[in-house]
Amino acid sequence: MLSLLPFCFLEPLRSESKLLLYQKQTCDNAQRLYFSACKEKLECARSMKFFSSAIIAVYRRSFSTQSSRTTKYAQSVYQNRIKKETNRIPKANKTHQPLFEWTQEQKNIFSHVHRGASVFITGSAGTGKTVLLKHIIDILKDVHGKSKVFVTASTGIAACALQGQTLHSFASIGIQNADSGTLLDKVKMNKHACKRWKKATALVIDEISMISADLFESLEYIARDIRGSEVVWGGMQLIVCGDFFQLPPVIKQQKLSGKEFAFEADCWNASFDLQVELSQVFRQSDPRLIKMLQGIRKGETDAEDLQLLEESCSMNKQDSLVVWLYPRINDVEKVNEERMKSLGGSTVTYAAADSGLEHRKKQLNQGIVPDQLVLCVGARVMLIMNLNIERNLCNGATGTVTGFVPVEDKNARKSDILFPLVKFDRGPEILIEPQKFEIFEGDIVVAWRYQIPLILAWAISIHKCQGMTLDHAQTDLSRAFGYGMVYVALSRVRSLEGLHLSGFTPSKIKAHPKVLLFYKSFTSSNLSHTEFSLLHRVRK
Ligand SMILES: Nc1ncnc2c1ncn2[C@@H]1O[C@H](COP(=O)(O)OP(=O)(O)OP(=O)(O)O)[C@@H](O)[C@H]1O
Repeated sequence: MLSLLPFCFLEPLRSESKLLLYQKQTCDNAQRLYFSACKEKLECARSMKFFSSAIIAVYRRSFSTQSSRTTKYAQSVYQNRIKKETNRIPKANKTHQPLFEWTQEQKNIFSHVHRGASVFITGSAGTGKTVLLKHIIDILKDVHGKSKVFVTASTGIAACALQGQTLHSFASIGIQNADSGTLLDKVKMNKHACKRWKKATALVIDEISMISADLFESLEYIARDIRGSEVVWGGMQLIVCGDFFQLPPVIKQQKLSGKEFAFEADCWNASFDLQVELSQVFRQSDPRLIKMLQGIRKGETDAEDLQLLEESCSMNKQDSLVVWLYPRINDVEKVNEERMKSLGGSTVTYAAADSGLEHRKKQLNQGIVPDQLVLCVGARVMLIMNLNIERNLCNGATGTVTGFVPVEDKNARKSDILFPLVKFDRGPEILIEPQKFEIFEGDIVVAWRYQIPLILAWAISIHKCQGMTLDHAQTDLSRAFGYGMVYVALSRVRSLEGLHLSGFTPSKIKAHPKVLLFYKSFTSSNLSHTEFSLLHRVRK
């Protein structure tokens, strides 16, 4: 019942009429959208006569009985420290215009995409794959028209970051493993899915390292069949991005074919006009760190790299600014809960307001945006969307909750609805308002969630941190399992000073032999980075 009421209150609501007042009050755009998204749910709750009990359920002081402390604190913060206009953040930055100049290598890729080439883009962590992909999506939308470009990723988190959908949901193949024929039959039974497959003229797939060879082959087969074309991928322009040295596909049952990675698919080479490896690392600037990370990526560390790793272990410290990275989500939840309890303050619960197509709303829970966010003063948090890159308010920025501020109406009257005030480690202290997180299908928004764009950040999982840039990260190498995990964790930081390790075990640094082979042949057979020539796509 709790999720039916996506508001937060520090004081319990006394009557239904008071709640209605909050909905009617004039507020800024983000708040108004949040309220209107909530309204539907509130009406539902009211009609189910759960209204008052649910309200009380929302009003939770989970770990403390000091009920008025945060309220008073928030009010004093409000009166003394908030300069409303200057501290209020601008609306989320939705354009993909970067603050830097594209390199020649990046520009070459854009020109090939513009000319209709299907491209596989790879490169180590921090080479700018994600920012490049965002710009490519803009190009594709210009060239093909918005409604014909479908943006997907292997994971919900990566899909949300690109405002796309998971590859599975685009394809409508469900999550069960099955052979190509069975999957094709499944798609054919779904007329919306068939329409989507026919309509798409460009398909983007991010985080390809987590897509299996079998799935890649099945999707290519489905594309040709449904689109009635013998051309590879039924003639769609395909843009695939990822680093096979990062997290691999989850394969529950070893296949007889023995294939694991997408690059082992029979149709892999035929799928692309161009396969390119980005060479310039931007996230880190220290050559020693870049060399060490390259060594870890390929499982080929030398004595100098190992020494640097050991030094990072001796710098191990319990700094409040450090984000702990864990391989398992249970450890993450345990640490965040314990740290929250240790603060002992009153908590404020933000329940997300979801809307859209019922079967698409499920994907909202696969993303990074929490269904419920519990905060208190002193909580370490991380921003999960770009709000203002110029002010360092970008995805992955960490900070501390310093208070809660009541929302004001147009007459400057304070309400009981509170938004958190956060002091960012490398940025300003700002009020964080709810934001809209959308799931697209082509150019149509099929589901959306309003939520405060924060997660707790004393600890996060290595799977969640893939794609992030962090200032300080600590990880226990002895707990890592599987290929790519150590590399993903360590490559998040910008500098050696930000790297804190424990449980250093050289044997955990390993690269998959198949991936090593792929990249060895890849670099030797690939086109030079500066001289691209468009190859003819092999037709089946
Ligand atoms: N041409 C460029 N000049 C300067 N900085 C750049 C350039 N291209 C990308 N960057 C910066 O590099 C950083 C890393 O980029 P990004 O997160 O896209 O890398 P990535 O390859 O996707 O990493 P990961 O594999 O870890 O997800 C970002 O801060 C981005 O702004």
